[in-house]
Amino acid sequence: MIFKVENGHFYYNDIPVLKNINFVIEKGELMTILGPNGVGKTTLVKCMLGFLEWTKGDTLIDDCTIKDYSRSQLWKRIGYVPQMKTLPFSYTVESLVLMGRNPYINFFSRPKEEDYYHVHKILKAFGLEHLKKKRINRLSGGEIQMILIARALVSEPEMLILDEPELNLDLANQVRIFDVLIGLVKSKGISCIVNTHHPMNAVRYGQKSLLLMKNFKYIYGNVNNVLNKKNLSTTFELSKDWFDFKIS
Ligand SMILES: Nc1ncnc2c1ncn2[C@@H]1O[C@H](COP(=O)(O)OP(=O)(O)OP(=O)(O)O)[C@@H](O)[C@H]1O
Repeated sequence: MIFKVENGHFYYNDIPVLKNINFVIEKGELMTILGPNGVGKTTLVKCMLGFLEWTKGDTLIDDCTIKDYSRSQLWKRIGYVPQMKTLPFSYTVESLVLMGRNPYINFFSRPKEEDYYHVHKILKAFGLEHLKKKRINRLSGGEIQMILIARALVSEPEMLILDEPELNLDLANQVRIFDVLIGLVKSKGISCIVNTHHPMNAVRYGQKSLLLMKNFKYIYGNVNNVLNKKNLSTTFELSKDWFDFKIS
């Protein structure tokens, strides 16, 4: 899959948030989106997936506008992992992951044996089968994030889009999540877009990065060209020395 945003502009009523966004992700690439609070990262994710309509510009999948895809066609090809804070907490793990099979389940029918097969296969692959009857509100943050990724993968998509997957996770769980993602990128050629607040994770795991800055500016390209001291210190209004941080 080739996923592109071309000339993306977005206004909330009359207030501009994003202007002239352009990027492309190809098969097997991981791109991170970074930027200060309130700059428009979540808005960008919502626009690129069609949850919000671009005021101007478009999202293209294999050169076709996203508007030509039905929701079920789209969710067969793209898995979306929303922020944890928007979760329906009363669900069991099994029923939450099963929701990821919705693109394959007719509105008037019930899940089939094949749908449960895929749910159990992904839970097993993630070592989470023992949790299947547990309610989401009884799980740790790391477990919930893995379940959300499992839900996005159960439709066997070509691309994953994740909105702040490290939210509330300790360092070890952040590493686990990114190791899972990079494993999928390398072994299955899945492409990933990750909205993150952590330059360290972006530099360590991403090939590309899109750094959103104030006043509708952004820098996009190879991670090493984008996430350098100069660009990060300008974007986050920190001194360059701050990025010399090392642990001996
Ligand atoms: N529904 C809305 N209506 C009007 N303005 C909104 C709405 N949602 C967000 N905004 C504004 O749009 C801007 C971008 O918000 P967005 O949530 O995309 O930022 P963000 O970069 O994801 O922030 P954070 O890092 O804090 O999660 C902010 O100024 C925010 O106040």
